[in-house]
Amino acid sequence: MSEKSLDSSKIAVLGAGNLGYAIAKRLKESGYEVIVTGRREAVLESLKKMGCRVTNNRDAVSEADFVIITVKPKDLDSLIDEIRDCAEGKIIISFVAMKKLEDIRMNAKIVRAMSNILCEYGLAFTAYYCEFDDDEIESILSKLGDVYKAKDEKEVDLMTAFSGSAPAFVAKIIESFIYAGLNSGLNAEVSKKCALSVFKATSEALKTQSPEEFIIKVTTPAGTTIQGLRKLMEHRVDFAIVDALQATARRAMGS
Ligand SMILES: NC(=O)C1=CN([C@@H]2O[C@H](COP(=O)(O)OP(=O)(O)OC[C@H]3O[C@@H](n4cnc5c(N)ncnc54)[C@H](O)[C@@H]3O)[C@@H](O)[C@H]2O)C=CC1
Ligand SMILES: O=C(O)[C@@H]1CCC=N1
Repeated sequence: MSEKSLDSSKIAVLGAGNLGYAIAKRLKESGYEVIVTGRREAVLESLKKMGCRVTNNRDAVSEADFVIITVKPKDLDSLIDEIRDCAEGKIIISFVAMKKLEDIRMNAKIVRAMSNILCEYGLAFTAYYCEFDDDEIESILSKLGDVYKAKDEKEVDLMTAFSGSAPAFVAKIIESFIYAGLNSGLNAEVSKKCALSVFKATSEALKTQSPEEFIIKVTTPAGTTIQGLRKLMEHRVDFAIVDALQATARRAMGS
């Protein structure tokens, strides 16, 4: 699975948990030399088996060309205090939600980024913002999937909802499809397989047409689909989704 990269940059991932594991695994598979730190033994052991080097935060930062931070927001300040004097001049990419550039005060080049857990498969949508130029940042982030250079920091905060949290919302909707299948007498395995197929293929189809055009093609006048669409409208599913993303974005912006 390992694809050879010409890149010789060393990347440190500080705080290998859910997101850090996914990023470290993907970057390792993409050919980078990856150094990881963390507190979850099973995660560290698994990354070690893939060829990542496990060490402490200060060694990782001293050795690396790029430092990725994936600790929880509550753990960021103490991590910054710990690495401050070895981070001088390094490029630090923070994926920590709700923490602004001004919260990451170090004598280093700081990048704000937001991605999602799908980076494990190279299928994430990653937004980043920084106030300096460095082509390699985009090159590293592109290994995680699609990349978007944000116009300002606010866009990165918004992406916490639209990229970071969104896979959980999609999984919640797919879970409801599975319950609906069970409720109608389909078994869970068949319901899940069908739901995954429909979500994947619909995403593909919508690359070249608008959702509206697509819905009209599927919906026969006085047929079956319109009955389901009426129920979705009755339950105001569109409002529920807008509300969910807005509430998430508000929290990401600090309220
Ligand atoms: N989980 C997700 O899908 C996403 C998470 N994020 C952001 O990524 C960050 C991490 O989230 P998760 O991976 O879910 O959290 P997590 O809790 O699974 O991972 C963080 C890891 O950092 C470790 N840690 C804490 N302090 C440390 C320190 N000083 N040195 C080394 N390791 C330390 C913890 O033990 C933990 O294992 C958060 O700031 C979150 O906002 C962003 C987008 C998506
Ligand atoms: O729930 C959270 O706060 C983090 C940020 C985006 C996804 N997980």
